[in-house]
Amino acid sequence: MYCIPTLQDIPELSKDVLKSAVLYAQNNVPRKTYLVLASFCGAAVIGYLWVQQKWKYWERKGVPGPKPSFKDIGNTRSTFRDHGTQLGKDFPMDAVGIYIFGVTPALVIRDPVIWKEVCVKKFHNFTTGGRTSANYLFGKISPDFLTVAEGPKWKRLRSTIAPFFSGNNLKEICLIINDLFEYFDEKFIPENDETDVNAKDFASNFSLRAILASGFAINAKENEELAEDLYKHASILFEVDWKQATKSMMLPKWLRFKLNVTSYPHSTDVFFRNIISDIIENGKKNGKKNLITLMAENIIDESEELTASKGFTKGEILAQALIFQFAGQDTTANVLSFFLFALSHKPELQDEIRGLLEETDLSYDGLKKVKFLDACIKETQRYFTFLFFLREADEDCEVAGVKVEKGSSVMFLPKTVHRNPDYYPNPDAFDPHRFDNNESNTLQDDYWFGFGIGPRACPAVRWAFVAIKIFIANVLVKYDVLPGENAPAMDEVNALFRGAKVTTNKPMPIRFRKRS
Ligand code: HEM
Repeated sequence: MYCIPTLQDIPELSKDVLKSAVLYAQNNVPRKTYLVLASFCGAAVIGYLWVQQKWKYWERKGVPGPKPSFKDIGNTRSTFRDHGTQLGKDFPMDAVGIYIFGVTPALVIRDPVIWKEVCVKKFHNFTTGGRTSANYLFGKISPDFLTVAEGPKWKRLRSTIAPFFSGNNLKEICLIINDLFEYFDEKFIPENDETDVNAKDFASNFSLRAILASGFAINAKENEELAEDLYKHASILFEVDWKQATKSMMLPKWLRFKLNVTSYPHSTDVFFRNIISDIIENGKKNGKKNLITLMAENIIDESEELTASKGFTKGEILAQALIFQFAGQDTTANVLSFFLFALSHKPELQDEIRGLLEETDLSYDGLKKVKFLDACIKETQRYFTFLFFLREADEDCEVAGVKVEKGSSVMFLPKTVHRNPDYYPNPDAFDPHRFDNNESNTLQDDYWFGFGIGPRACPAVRWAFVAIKIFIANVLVKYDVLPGENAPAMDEVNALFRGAKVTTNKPMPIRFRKRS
């Protein structure tokens, strides 16, 4: 129990000091300062009471959950720190009430079957991942992003994008990524096999270039200057100034759009607008397939925005080009870096993959046959789970026996399934063979959530598998991957969320040794 000290509790000397301080303040501090101080204290008390009231939400509903605190920003830090592992141990029920990002109530679903129901059967109740202020960091273009769009607009964008990742298109894109590997190898894989490379930085460098090469068909081997410019501007997109972003998130959405407050500089906006216009104009002529030219084949006029069932306006093409980088760069880099790190600890796994690669070439069709690589990607995403899922209720409904009110969130932390012996025997062992005969099942798997599930699942899953397979296959043919100096063991590494990106609690140094 807390108690407020009385004057009697204060020793004589301190009383004298206190009296002198009050006297000094009375004589020297202007009246205005008192008023400001009093208002500040008043606002703090009102804020404190408001937060305490908000934190009664789950208690009022009778839903169990951990106690929130200011230090924990509700229950945010403790939940994300271990991806809900401790939460699951403390509250082993189907649904648990927590507060994320401060005071937002979120119902954490622990049963994968119930989560699947939310994403698929109850999709009409949960059509978005949430309508938070952070969705609009990119300014007035943000509502055009596939990740943010809603209703018929989202359906139109999504159904137009889906065929881009067909086998035929991926075959061409595969050639671009194979070319990119050659360039990347020359520039970024150190000659010296005793040089440590940070797996995440290394993978981020490749994944952004691979998305840009596929998206814009700009081949670094042919046009290095333009490719590097593109890389520079795309990297700027990720250098979100969070102080600036937090300030802009405080402005109402309409004002942000009116002033077009974005998290990246105007020059980057202009660069992308110009390059996309150029590709739309010239892409048709040079016939090279890339995501922009594919979108440009489906161009519609702004007047058709509300009526068309397929196609993009010019503005929407720019939006998708940016969101592909944002949604795809860090995610792909995470899987790639964890995969490389796992390989560095498992030379026998490298040999097994090499053995399979000897029987094929590194083309799209060739790699398609190496299903074990798909299994390795799935196992990497299971073992090093780094994602969580959110859905916002569009109307009042019921989930896991709890009434979920319109506007509130439901959440799923897949690590609680991925590392759970009820679903995966011996879950702490890294064993890609657990996916034998189930290598390519990625969006329907009952207990694997690497790319989400249901209509909002990742549209680029096939691209991601192809890009990762090409990269790993090329690396393993040429190099042995080794752990760097003081590399942590695999089970010492955990994914952590930092702003819009994922990092790890410990760096993952690796090395490359050229094979003879
Ligand atoms: C290994 C790499 C990737 C992983 C692990 C990944 C994972 C995911 C996940 C988990 C979701 C959300 C699913 C949900 O909420 O249920 C998602 C959505 C999305 N991803 Fe990916 N992704 C990857 C690569 C990419 C790439 C390369 C692109 C673009 C070229 C991309 C574009 C998107 C988009 C646009 C959405 C939003 C879809 C919508 O709201 O309709 N992703 N991704």
